[in-house]
Amino acid sequence: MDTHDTSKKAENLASGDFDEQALYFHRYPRPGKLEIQATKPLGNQRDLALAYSPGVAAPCLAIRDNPEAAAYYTSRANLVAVISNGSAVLGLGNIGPLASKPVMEGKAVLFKKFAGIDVFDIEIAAPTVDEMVNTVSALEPTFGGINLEDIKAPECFDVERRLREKMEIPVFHDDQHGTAIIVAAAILNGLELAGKKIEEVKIVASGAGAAALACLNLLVILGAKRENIWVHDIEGLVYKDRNVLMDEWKSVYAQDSDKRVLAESIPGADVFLGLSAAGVLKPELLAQMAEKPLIMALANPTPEIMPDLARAARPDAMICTGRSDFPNQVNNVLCFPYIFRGALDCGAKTINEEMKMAAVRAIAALAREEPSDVAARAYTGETPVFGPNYLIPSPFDPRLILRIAPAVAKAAADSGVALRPITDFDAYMDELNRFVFRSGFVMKPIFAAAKIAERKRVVFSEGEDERVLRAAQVLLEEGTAVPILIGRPSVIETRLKRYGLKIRPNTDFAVINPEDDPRFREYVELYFSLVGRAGVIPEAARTIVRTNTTVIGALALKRGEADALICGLEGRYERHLRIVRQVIGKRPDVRDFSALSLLISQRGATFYTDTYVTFNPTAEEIAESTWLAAEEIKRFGIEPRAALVSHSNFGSRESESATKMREALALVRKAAPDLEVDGEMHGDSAISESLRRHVMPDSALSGEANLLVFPNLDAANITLGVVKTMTDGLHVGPILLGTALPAHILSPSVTSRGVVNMAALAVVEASQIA
Ligand SMILES: NC(=O)C1=CN([C@@H]2O[C@H](COP(=O)(O)OP(=O)(O)OC[C@H]3O[C@@H](n4cnc5c(N)ncnc54)[C@H](OP(=O)(O)O)[C@@H]3O)[C@@H](O)[C@H]2O)C=CC1
Ligand SMILES: CC(=O)C(=O)O
Ligand SMILES: [Mg+2]
Repeated sequence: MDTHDTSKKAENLASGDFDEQALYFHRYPRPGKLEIQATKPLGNQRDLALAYSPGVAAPCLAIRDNPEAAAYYTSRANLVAVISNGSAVLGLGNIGPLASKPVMEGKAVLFKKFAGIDVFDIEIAAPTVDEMVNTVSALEPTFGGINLEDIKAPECFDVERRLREKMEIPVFHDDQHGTAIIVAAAILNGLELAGKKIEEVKIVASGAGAAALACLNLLVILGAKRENIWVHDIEGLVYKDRNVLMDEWKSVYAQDSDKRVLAESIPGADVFLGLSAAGVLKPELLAQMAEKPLIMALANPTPEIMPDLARAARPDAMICTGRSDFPNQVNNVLCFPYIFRGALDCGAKTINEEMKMAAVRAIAALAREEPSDVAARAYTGETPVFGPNYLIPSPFDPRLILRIAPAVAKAAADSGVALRPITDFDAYMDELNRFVFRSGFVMKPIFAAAKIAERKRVVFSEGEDERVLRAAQVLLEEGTAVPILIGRPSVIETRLKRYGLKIRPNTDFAVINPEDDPRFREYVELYFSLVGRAGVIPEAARTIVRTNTTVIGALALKRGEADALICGLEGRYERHLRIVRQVIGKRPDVRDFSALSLLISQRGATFYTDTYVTFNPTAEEIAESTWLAAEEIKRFGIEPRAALVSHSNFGSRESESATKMREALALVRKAAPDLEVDGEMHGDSAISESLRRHVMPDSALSGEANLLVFPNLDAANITLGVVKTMTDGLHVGPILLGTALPAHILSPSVTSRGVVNMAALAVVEASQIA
């Protein structure tokens, strides 16, 4: 595969395995990381007439008469172009626009995931400044903002300046300003911890390109002294009268010195700022840095020095990299989604210094905030506390959007560049809060809690299945769970090799071999003791234990050899359910099992119950599945708001099922008095508060229900399937509730990612039982 060549060239990117996984990730289930979705239904003739001819003429003419109306009738106000000519892609160099596309698609995904901003990634064959400026400026009618990416210095400076002059929308070179903002926040916090003043510190920079120079310029605005800044590029120190590879932007930092190389400048440095290339900073140089040095080795994908080497050389150092796999990730992803969110939401014409400073202050302050519950869940391991290993927030901190976007929007309004200033900041915060819960952050608390829940063992009945093998690798790599796979070791081994997975049976994870396990006799005895009086004779028990891997998994769980069971990737749900009933049984305080499904879509996260277990539940069973579901939803850090849905709206019908739901409501209220719940109500009343209030002004349910409780399995299961397909939602589940020990029966259509999600959830359940 020719794509290997490029990735192999990225020195030390990671092991070859990781490259393989990255290629697989990008290729399947469909190539790339993006697609476009329609936001309006085109279900009938009328829709078509409205969306296209003749209806579309009305917004066209409205925009002709008032260009600002484009913000109301098109997606422009939430649409950003991520544009590159591929001339300085990460630290990979001038690899050209086509090869830069994975990075630009990646930036687009980050904009969407972290801030809900739509992006077209645009890679242009425009090597000169003039070509860049002409091409990009011609795109102004399409976009609400331009994010320039990975364009080499010094050309990038002219490109950005000229575009900012020509265009009436924000133009932001992310590698310059996104990086500068987050670097400045980390340096302010690092210096505070070291007890140093920015006006006095010596800063040694490796790299004199887009990122490094923009960072230094911002640090100067914050008080750093030019004479204390020593800049190096591929030629060594930037000094007065140097005439090789110089330009007007670098010259600003030229030192009047006869020093020439990094080794000569580094003694006494308080800050090393690396925005250059892999391995440039040698560990032996660190001994000469000042006390409590701040080492920012930010080249991607491989930093100027690896953190373990830096730590060994200078235990007192504060160390940052641009990568996700070490603490203190100083990466512009902490900035660009949110600065654009704030800018777009107030219709900013530009991103000015005031807005950038507001972002710096918001990020720096967030790291110092008391850790909230939500933040604690957003992190793996311990709750972060401001300190050398936590100078800046993690990219997954959901508070980033809540702090940066409003600060930026306010700064835009105060500095007079907002066309649509935000007038009601409380309402704006509500909107941002809703976004946080709508986005992919839903699973984050589960993974964080699973990581803290040390070494929980999850047994997988279908241990030979490719999806389980891939999931096992992820679980092990991320420290989420200790997998135990049921399957033939030779088959597992062959398949792992075939799929290019590096984990190995009996070294990285345990295997239960159904054909030959020393515990077989004990398993049969236990199984027979459980089912002997349910018509299973000893011989049949032996055969079942030999051949049925769900039985084996359930027995391993029952015997305490595992903490949770995942099964159901093959075969029918009821078959697995019967085994879980027989072997694991119910929690003592419940009548029966029920199944909860989480559906995550662009619209948000909604739970549905009972989607798989009881065909026609009684009022008591519905009440029980409601409070069990509410209990489970809290594990996600979400406050449940339950609607008992029906064909009847608050007593509008007197049918048997409407009466049943009313009875169930009374029972839930008794069993879970603190739960926000109401019913029986129509599905649309459950979702729309205004519809609900119209018929029931004092409904006990506020906002949009996030738990829909159905009168029967048909309704629940059909709704789940339809909504999932229509919204292209991600189904997490079914989550089996009411079992004595965590056991989940997945569906044959589950993906490997779905297996990982459910294993993480099972780990959290197991840790909360313990
Ligand atoms: N963590 C983060 O958020 C970010 C990290 N980066 C990383 O910073 C690096 C630079 O990016 P960017 O500024 O956009 O790129 P540029 O091409 O604009 O600048 C690269 C700079 O690094 C210098 N350089 C290259 N190799 C060496 C070397 N061996 N020793 C000293 N200097 C060297 C170049 O010198 P010369 O011009 O003389 O060749 C140039 O000054 C990349 O690795 C990128 O991934 C960038 C943005 C954000
Ligand atoms: C993070 C980033 O933008 C870069 O490395 O180029
Ligand atoms: Mg970049």
